[in-house]
Amino acid sequence: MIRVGVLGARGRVGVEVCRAVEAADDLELVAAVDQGDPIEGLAGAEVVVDFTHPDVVMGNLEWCVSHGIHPVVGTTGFDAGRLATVRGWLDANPGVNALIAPNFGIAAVLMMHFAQQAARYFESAEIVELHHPNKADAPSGTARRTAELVAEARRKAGAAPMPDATSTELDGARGADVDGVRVHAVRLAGLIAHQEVILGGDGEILTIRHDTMNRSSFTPGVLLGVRRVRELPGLTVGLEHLLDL
Ligand SMILES: NC(=O)C1=CN([C@@H]2O[C@H](COP(=O)(O)OP(=O)(O)OC[C@H]3O[C@@H](n4cnc5c(N)ncnc54)[C@H](OP(=O)(O)O)[C@@H]3O)[C@@H](O)[C@H]2O)C=CC1
Ligand SMILES: O=C(O)C1=N[C@H](C(=O)O)C[C@H](O)C1
Repeated sequence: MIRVGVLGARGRVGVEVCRAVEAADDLELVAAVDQGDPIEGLAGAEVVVDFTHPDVVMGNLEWCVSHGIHPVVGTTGFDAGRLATVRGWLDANPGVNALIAPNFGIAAVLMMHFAQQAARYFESAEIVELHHPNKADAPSGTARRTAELVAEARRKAGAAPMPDATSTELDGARGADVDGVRVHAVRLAGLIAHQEVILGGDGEILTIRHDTMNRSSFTPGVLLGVRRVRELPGLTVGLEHLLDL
């Protein structure tokens, strides 16, 4: 049995994670911690799953790593600087590993992978992410990561800059520039989490779309991370590394 704690246990995703851990024969839910609960409640856990908020996740991670607990993190808001800080904590605590993934949905990971593969064949690529209006961050962690993967693939292929003759624009009309890739964020009642990667060339458009229909879709990926994190040395970023893509 792996002893598992959940941070953000009463949140939209945390509730689903707690349910999935409790239903698994090889996992034991030893702590369910949310806003206002003492973090020390996690002390008996071997692995802690974090689905909280970008503003608090770094403090949670530091506490887990310094207490010898392996974090599996779904909370977004990680940039290169934050990842470097986490690597520093792990270096100072040998034997503790961490998995951080902007999306634990298997289909979402495939969508990102396919976008990365397709990127070098097209002149243009833009990303539209669409989420529920209670989401804290924009653009989504998934969209940011997809843009980085697309940009990296284009750089490796020596792709020319994307054509864009815009010289007059309202602020925000062309979205956010993430590593040279435009990312547009929609916040709309009725949505959960969705993303389109639109790739354009001469007379052809390829659209790669992913739709999250419920939040239990994240739990198979989370449980995979919980089961594997103890054997993944140091910091792993992205669920794709556990999927043999
Ligand atoms: N990687 C992935 O696959 C996915 C990632 N996410 C990300 O996960 C995060 C959470 O999303 P979601 O579940 O929708 O958000 P919610 O707001 O529904 O849940 C977050 C929960 O964490 C609680 N919380 C806040 N601060 C702390 C703290 N310091 N300690 C413990 N609990 C705390 C919140 O309490 P309160 O409301 O009182 O502040 C809330 O109950 C976001 O960053 C989101 O982008 C979401 C879906 C999938
Ligand atoms: O906040 C959400 O809901 C989601 N957050 C993650 C992100 O920012 O990419 C994953 C998914 O899009 C749902």
